[in-house]
Parts: sequence; C-alpha cells; structure tokens
Amino acid sequence: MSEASVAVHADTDLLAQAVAARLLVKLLDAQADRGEAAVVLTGGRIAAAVYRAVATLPARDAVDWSRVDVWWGDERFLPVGDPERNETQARAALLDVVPLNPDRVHPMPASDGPAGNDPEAAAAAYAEELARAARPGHAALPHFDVLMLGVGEDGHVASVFPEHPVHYDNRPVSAVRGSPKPPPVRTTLTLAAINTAEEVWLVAGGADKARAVGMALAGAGPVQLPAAGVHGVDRTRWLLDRAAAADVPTRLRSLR
Ligand SMILES: O=C(O)[C@H](O)[C@@H](O)[C@H](O)[C@H](O)COP(=O)(O)O
Repeated sequence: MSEASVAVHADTDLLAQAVAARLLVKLLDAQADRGEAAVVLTGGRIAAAVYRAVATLPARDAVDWSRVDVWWGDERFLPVGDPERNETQARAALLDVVPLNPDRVHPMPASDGPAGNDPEAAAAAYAEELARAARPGHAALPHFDVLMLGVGEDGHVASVFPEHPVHYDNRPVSAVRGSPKPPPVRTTLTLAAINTAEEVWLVAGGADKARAVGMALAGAGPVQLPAAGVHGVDRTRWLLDRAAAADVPTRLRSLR
C-alpha cells in the first residue's frame, strides 16, 4: 500500500490555491507521460473552492483541456442543472471556462436522465460508462491519474458514509439512499473503485474536520470512518489547512 503524506497550509484559501496548483501540475505531468489525463471530481465547499482557484490560475492554459477526461466520484441524485448537483457546481466553477472536449466529460446520471429516476439504474449506467473507457480486456475502470475527495465531519468520502450498506457492495458504483448529508439519494464510486486511482487526494479545511482527519490518520476502521479506507495506488495525499490538521500527529505533518 502507498504511504500517506500530509501537507498543511495556513488557511482554507491557501489550501484551495495550493491544491489547484498541484492539480494543474498533475494534469500536465499525466499529459507529458501518457498523452492524456483523467481526473475524478467530488462535491462540497472545498472542492468548489479548488475548482474556482484552478479557473483563475494563468497556468491553467498550459493544460491541453481537450485531452482531459473528467469523471465524478459521487453525485447527488437530482435533475440535470440542479444547483445542488456536484456536476452543476463543477461546471460553473471550472468546466465551463476551460476548453474541454464535451465527449470527455462524464457526469454521473441525473434523476431525469435516460437511466430514469432510479439511482440503482443510474449507478449501473455509470459503471457501464466507466467500463467502456477502460482498456479493453484489462479492467472495469479507466486509469484515473488523480481522484479528489472532500472529507465529511463524520469521516465520509465521496458518498460513502459510515456504516452504510455501500461498504458491502462489490460493484464499482453504488446507489445510496438515506444519506445523512442531504440530499438523501446519491450515487458514488465504492472505496474499492476509488482505490484504483493512481493518486487520491483528501482535501479538508476547517476545525469541524479535525476529529475525522485525526482518527483516519490514526488508523480507524473504514466502515466506521470511510476516509481511513482510502489509498491511492501510488500516493495518498492529505491536503489540509491548520484547523483541519489540529489532531494530526506532528510527525506526519509537513508544515507550510
Ligand atoms: O456531495 C458531496 O457533498 C460530497 O462529495 C462530499 O463527500 C463532500 O466532498 C464532503 O462532504 C466534504 O464537503 P465540504 O467540503 O463541503 O465539507
């Protein structure tokens, strides 16, 4: 398993700026190595702040956005264009302002989409879309260069919540009902699918995240604290601000 690294930034704004800069470099490196790049997005406030920061960095134009695949790690199961959808937030903050190839943007299905108002069918449809993008004969999932996650106060990541049946689903994409964070119906990559990414970044800012972050890094169980069960194949990066890092053992921090 890859080692986890922890970077701590002074405040949430600097955290978002630093993650945005890292993301651009990661996309550039992936394109230099493989000719293309694939990123998996998430929802929430810190993710939106990162997307907005990417949009304002002049270096964003160094990325060939037409060769970036955009996937989502989770989605709130709502109609297309609903302001609460993670897709809508990412489009407004970043995706609408960079020259992406629309065929390479892969939102999770909406509740009024072709899969119908059925989150299980939506999860299955997304699993099929992922499988179509996988290298033939290799895997059920395409290569993900970097997968970003926020962290909930309860330790959830994507829409994998503590003690939820999704932990026992061996498919790559799962429907979620009864989410403790609204809205209650969602779709999500499972931890096993998340953990196929080359790099996984857990981004958390604010004092309300300190307990979950500290417990995850202290080795809590993944069913009780999903963030503890996340590992990139090459790297797992915890990208935090000082308040969120308050309970992280000092030996694990590289302070900035
Ligand atoms: O749909 C969502 O809400 C998410 O994907 C969720 O996993 C989020 O990333 C965390 O809850 C952190 O959200 P904040 O950054 O807003 O605290």
